[in-house]
Amino acid sequence: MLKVEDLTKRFSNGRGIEEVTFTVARGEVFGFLGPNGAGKSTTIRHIMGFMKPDRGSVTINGLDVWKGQGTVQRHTGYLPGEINFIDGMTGKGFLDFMASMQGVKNSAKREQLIDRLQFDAATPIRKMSKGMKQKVGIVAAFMHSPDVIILDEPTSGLDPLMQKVFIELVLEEKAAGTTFLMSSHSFQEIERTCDRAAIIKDGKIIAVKNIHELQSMQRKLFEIIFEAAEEAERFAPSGLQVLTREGNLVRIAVQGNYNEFTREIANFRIRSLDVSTQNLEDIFMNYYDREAGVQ
Ligand SMILES: Nc1ncnc2c1ncn2[C@@H]1O[C@H](COP(=O)(O)OP(=O)(O)OP(=O)(O)O)[C@@H](O)[C@H]1O
Repeated sequence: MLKVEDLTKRFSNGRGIEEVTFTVARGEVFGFLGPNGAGKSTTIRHIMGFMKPDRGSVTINGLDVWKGQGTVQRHTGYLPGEINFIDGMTGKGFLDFMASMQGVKNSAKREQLIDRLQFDAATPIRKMSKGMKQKVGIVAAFMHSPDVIILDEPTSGLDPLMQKVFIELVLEEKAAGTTFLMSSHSFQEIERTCDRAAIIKDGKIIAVKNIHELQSMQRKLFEIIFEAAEEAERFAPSGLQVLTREGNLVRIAVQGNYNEFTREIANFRIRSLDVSTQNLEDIFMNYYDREAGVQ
């Protein structure tokens, strides 16, 4: 559905993107993750056909986005990182304008989205908070039921309740067969919505991973308090990773090898056992660090 191939753009300051390549299948939700300045928005602007690449191409449904400018944009929902609203418009005025560009006559879906996102569309945009403007942008990207929706940091400025509503909207559209590409800093949002995610750093894709694969890479961190410090000292699990040991408190990391873990601790008197799951953010950070040579 969406094919990004060898996309390369170098700005005069030497920054940009290099050999960005990935594909997004029909009905797939694809996440695009990376630190500030990594090249997410630059890639997305190319996907929307707003920028001409130095090298490489983007096709949506087989149509080159640069050559087919206009056509692709009409059939694609887009939420930019920063929306430039026309001065003096209300939310409704902006959405009317967008609907006429999209050729949409029926406003039922728009009304439903406004209702779900809970905002007053009659408010002048210059009086809106960042979150409210973001909601207007989300409605504009979804209201014409496009086949493909491209979102650049969709939940920035939204409160946790509205982030949840947004995730529900994405999952409903996904169930209806919509294809998504979504850049984000929020790992929770990526984890809850995406099938796969690319990690971009310094303009280059450093990994494309299945979300389930990433989830299975998650480690459980166990905090064990032994009855006595001597027992903590004696506890030397063979195949498990001991992170820290202080008095009778030992922290270990377990990745899938639970039988080995329960066998090892069965020989000791345990006062308490606490567990936490490494979040996806930590897993992604491992990637960044490895790339930077920190680990
Ligand atoms: N038009 C431009 N001219 C010159 N440099 C640019 C231009 N657009 C982006 N850059 C530079 O290219 C790099 C990538 O920027 P980009 O906005 O794509 O990053 P990003 O991953 O979207 O970051 P953020 O998470 O902060 O939005 C940055 O160093 C940025 O300063």
